Amino acid sequence: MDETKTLAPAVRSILRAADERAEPEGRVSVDGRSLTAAIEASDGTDRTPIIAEVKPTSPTTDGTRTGDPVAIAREMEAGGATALSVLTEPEHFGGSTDALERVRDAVEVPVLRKDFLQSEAQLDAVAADAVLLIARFVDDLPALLTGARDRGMEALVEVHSREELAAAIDAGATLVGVNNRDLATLEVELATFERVAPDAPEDVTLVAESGIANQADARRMRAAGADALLVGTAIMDGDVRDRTRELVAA
Ligand SMILES: O=P(O)(O)OC[C@@H](O)[C@@H](O)c1c[nH]c2ccccc12
Repeated sequence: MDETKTLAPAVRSILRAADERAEPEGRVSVDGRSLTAAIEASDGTDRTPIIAEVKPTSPTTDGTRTGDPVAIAREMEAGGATALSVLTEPEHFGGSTDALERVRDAVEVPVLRKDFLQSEAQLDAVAADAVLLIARFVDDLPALLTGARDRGMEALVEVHSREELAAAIDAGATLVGVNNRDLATLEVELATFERVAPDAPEDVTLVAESGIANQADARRMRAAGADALLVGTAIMDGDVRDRTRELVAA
């Protein structure tokens, strides 16, 4: 991974911090709730599967949303979220493994761990139902996929291009997120999902990530083939329960 030079400074700082984080001791073993099954459960219904993200702040957000992550998560679940995503990156997103643990205890839906994992050992920081693996930031995707599965966790493999999608499929990913945000420039473009999605094999569960602001965006991503939508800011910015409900109804 020597593309660090081309990345936005904020992203370089995130990766440096991820690299320096203490490695957890021990090994997690999770009796995981399946994110894929939760998404599939909406097939044939009129609900849009929403993975609602508890994201206190980010390098592209103004300010920090305070408030108990558990209270926020409960509102998301009450609004009909299919699953939750919880940031565990502490320095740039205001997340914590403790928040994830408490959220997972408080809700029944699957919980995805959102972080910049780089090594297999980092999978052991907290028990989650699924973990995000960012294709362009990991050296050995197949090893991390196996590592996640061996611990009882699903992996959502995040890609941003058709090349990364092909590599993710080759590595055995069955749950893939297309991030509309380019992590090199931090710019968001919904056309990214539209460009990448047609290459995904039929049996892959596809998630559209980032930049989904309203029902029109949600419908646009669904029309392009998204099985589920991952939404942070648009939900965190308003009445959490109402915003979630609106997107579920899109
Ligand atoms: O707040 P948004 O634009 O709805 O985006 C949510 C999510 O996709 C975004 O937070 C995200 C996508 N990939 C990531 C990787 C790490 C941290 C965060 C992310």
